[in-house]
Amino acid sequence: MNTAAPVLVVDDEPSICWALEKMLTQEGHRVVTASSAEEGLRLAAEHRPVMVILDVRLPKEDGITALPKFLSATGDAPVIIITAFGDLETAVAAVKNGATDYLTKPFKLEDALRTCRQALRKSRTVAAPVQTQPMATDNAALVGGSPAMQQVFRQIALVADSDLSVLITGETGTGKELVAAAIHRHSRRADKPYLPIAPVALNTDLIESELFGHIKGAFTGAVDDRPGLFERAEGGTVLLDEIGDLPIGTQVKLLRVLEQGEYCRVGDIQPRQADVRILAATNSDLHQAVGDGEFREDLFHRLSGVQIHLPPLRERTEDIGVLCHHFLHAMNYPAAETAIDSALLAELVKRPWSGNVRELKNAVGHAAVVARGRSLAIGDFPPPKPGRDPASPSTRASVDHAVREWAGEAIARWEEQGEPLHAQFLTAAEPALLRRVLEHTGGNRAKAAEMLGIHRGTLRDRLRAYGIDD
Ligand SMILES: Nc1ncnc2c1ncn2[C@@H]1O[C@H](COP(=O)(O)OP(=O)(O)OP(=O)(O)O)[C@@H](O)[C@H]1O
Repeated sequence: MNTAAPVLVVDDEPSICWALEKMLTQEGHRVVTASSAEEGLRLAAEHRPVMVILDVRLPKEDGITALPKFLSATGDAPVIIITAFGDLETAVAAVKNGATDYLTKPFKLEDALRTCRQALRKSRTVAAPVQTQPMATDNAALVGGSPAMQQVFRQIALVADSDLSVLITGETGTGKELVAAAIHRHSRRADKPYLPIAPVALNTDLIESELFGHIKGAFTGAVDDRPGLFERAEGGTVLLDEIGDLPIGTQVKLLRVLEQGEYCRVGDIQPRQADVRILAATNSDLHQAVGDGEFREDLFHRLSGVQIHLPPLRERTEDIGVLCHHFLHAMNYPAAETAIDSALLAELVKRPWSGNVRELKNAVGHAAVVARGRSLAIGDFPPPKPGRDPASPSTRASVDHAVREWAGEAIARWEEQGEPLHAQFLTAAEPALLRRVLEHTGGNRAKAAEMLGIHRGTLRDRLRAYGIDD
């Protein structure tokens, strides 16, 4: 009989308790379950579990409020919070109240398993619970219900309170700057300055002076001493936007700030200390830039310890409705909730949105002006911008990112199962290509085979192998 301390699952949905119990039992854990926080706390005191999995929405006391009690009842065992819908504020509240990690329903069991394993491995160094920040103002709020955005919220919550550098990647207009601001807002530096800067907007000579400041006479026009960004942001956070455009010489100096917390004003030899958290954002492929010798590999590794990727809007079209409502609300549009009906939403979802959320926000603003208070119609929106060139650097960057993510997991599986990676990759990627091309040809296989550059028979065999019924 397994007498080890159990894992405690607290959820009022029997199916979730059942699935988690089965999964954890297979991992060799004993599991006890409860359907309310009150019952869970009683079991926690009785069994001293090694880990708690706690639902947010429970019949009486909710999971976030009960979380500190579970921590004290278990002597700070790791707690994983689960919720049906996570917004950024819930994710941050959970982590700030001491949760080790966060899962959003519906979750895949393999993700839950990975999270549980990590939580059990992690040594607990939980800071005392901190008051959560007030709700963000509408303009700064980051919204989205897609699994991809839920993952972004979770990542923000997990890194916010540390001093780690974070590399935020994604195409233009996907919300990178908003993510940086949210990390700052939810960090312990929140009452100190947050200064975003885009080196690309500056003359190359001015960049170092802008970042590190200068002393009088350092160069023509330096008529007096001037503090730079790192000094002005003392104690706070800086966002280096478009980090890929930083000149290589400046990259060395930035690395020094990251590694030793030290820099010199231009023209000065006296090192100064910087107490600043550095966030960086890019919409270009930094890997490629490293390969091309345009970006220092050491700086890339130093910056990308934590990476948050924002997928393009066309890959998370579930967010379009929520975003439209959010933008209409923010401009106090009459009946914002019902101003976009499902037929209009279906039209909007089809658009390429190459300018991502920024383009959507502008389009909604435009439509709201044209519609002047009535429900919106497709004719109120500006015409769609053309889609993207599949060979463009930003498309390549997002494909590259997705493939690297996939490859990381496949390599881990290979270590266990030894299944050849190339065959696995084709099986993972090819069905989407075939489906998309067939969609385009309206199911015409001859045309699809011609476009794909493969024989019709080969196409037929592949479709059969993947169980694709066009
Ligand atoms: N998830 C979101 N929720 C609400 N607003 C969003 C979201 N994502 C982006 N926006 C809005 O879209 C606009 C563009 O966002 P942001 O400037 O953060 O994008 P970016 O990725 O930094 O773009 P760029 O690479 O061009 O600098 C902003 O007005 C921002 O408020």
